[in-house]
Amino acid sequence: MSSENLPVAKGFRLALLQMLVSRHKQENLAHARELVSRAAQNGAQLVSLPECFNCPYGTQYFGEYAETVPGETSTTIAALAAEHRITIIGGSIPERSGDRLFNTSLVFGPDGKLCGKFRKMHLFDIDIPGKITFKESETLSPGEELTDFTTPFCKVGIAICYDLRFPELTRLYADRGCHLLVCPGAFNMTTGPVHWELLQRARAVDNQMFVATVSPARDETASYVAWGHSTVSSPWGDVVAKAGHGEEIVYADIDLNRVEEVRRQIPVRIQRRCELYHSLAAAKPQ
Ligand SMILES: NC(=O)CC(=O)C(=O)O
Repeated sequence: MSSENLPVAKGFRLALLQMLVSRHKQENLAHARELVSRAAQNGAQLVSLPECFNCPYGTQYFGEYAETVPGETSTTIAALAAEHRITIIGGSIPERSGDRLFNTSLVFGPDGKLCGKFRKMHLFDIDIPGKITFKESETLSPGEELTDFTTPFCKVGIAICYDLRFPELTRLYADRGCHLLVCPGAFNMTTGPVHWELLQRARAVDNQMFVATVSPARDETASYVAWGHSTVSSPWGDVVAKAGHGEEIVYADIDLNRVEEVRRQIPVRIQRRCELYHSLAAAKPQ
């Protein structure tokens, strides 16, 4: 992009919709419509839904709820974006493509057109005996592509939940010029208390960028109980907005000057010694 086409606005209002997700897709879509409208009325210009907002989170549900793109859910979100003239990150949905399923985030711009499609790159396969065993790879395939998109405010990168544990991914987005990472995610009652905020603040401070995470609201009756606590962390690594665990919209007025300010003050991005790291990694241990 040439410099005259670079986004110029230095701030915008972000809204994270920590929505309570039910087993009824139609109910979820109607609820998403309500929350998006409320956020837009309150001045949000970029809005994100949570991971799996049209279906309960669980490998037993993905096949039943999966849709092609375009499909019912993507059409609904596209229409909402156009109606309110905002950008919507459609959390994620189970996507069917041929005989494969993906956990996919779709992004629609203020013209209602698809401007990004990210498929969860790192599948959530973990086993913590007596606590939680989960294997997304039983039903899902991993994505292979980065997805960033340009808004009038800044470039935004997308990751989904478990992807946040892989610092390489966020670094790639930062290197591509993203000043904000949005990560729809549903951590759980075992990993959430310790890892959720820690990971996003780490990604924010490592890359000196804003990081926003968007969880479904906690539902104690669900088979997978989400941690909640959707959060916005600043390039300094502090939390600038955070939800509790119930249904809530989190608003944050993002000041993009903060990215340049922190990067100027602590210039780690230009002090990296990448060539040295590569040669050290390639060297045989003594
Ligand atoms: N649900 C996820 O993808 C990730 C998660 O809960 C965790 O990493 O912990």
